Amino acid sequence: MSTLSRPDQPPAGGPTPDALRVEHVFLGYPSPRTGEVVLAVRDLNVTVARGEFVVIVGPSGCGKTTLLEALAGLVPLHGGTIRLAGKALRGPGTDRSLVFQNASLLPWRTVRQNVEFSLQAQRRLNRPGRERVHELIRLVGLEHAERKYPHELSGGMRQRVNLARALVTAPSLLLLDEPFGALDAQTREIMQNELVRVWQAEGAEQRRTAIFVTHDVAEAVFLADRVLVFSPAPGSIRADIRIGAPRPRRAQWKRSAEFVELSDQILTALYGAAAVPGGAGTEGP
Ligand SMILES: Nc1ncnc2c1ncn2[C@@H]1O[C@H](COP(=O)(O)OP(=O)(O)OP(=O)(O)O)[C@@H](O)[C@H]1O
Repeated sequence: MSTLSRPDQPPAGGPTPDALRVEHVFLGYPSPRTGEVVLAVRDLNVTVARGEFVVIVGPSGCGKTTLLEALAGLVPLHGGTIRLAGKALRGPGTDRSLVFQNASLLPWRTVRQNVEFSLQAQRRLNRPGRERVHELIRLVGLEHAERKYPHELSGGMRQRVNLARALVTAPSLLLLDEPFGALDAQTREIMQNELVRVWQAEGAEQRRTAIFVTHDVAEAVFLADRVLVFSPAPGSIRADIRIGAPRPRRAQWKRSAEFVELSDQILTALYGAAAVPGGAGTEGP
């Protein structure tokens, strides 16, 4: 398995603080009518270990995107603290990258130039930077397309570029907001495998912490080390479900009893046991 160079990282080994600690966090937006803050997320508490792949699922409007934006430092906290590697978060930073559902590539730049962009903006497009760009383009399988422009790419290819672009600055926290939501089912499945392959390519010691939002329960089980199930708005954590299956996970695993059982646990936490075939028929919380 290839290992990407991480010149900006401290040497691996020894105890490290949790990658992410969210303590009593409240998020919300002022109502246009009254000006009072309407909560999107209420009293959220979660600790994420370095290198963990956490997937968030929850009903529409429960604050998943708002939380990712808060983690990216793009929206203010209305209470609580977010700590990254022990330090309180105070705004956007190069230690985090956000990938959205709709790839927003710069249309006048080629694949390579799009991936280079963040390094250029940070004046880090030196020789190791260029090597990293090349390595990432190869890793996401776009070596043959690096001179193409975004309009020449398929949806899946665009999201590969977005992934490479998000990883190029070597962020310690990768935030993904339904990145495959706009893709057809087959491409989506391919991209799920690709994401895990790319995420794992950096080796356990240097692996990025990933927070991935989806509406797709099967996608959540397939990708996650842990699935956080949010309550309806204002969102808080209703269930924290560990997915211990070893990686790499094969497509056949999706048809196993273990996979079905984990999916049922998530569905039950989301909608109550009545939503699950063979469930107890009782209403959820
Ligand atoms: N910029 C904004 N201004 C005001 N209210 C907002 C803004 N963005 C989101 N909200 C509100 O905050 C709440 C949470 O929205 P958010 O987009 O975080 O939910 P979500 O869980 O990501 O939803 P979905 O699954 O539908 O994408 C919703 O009630 C939404 O209307």
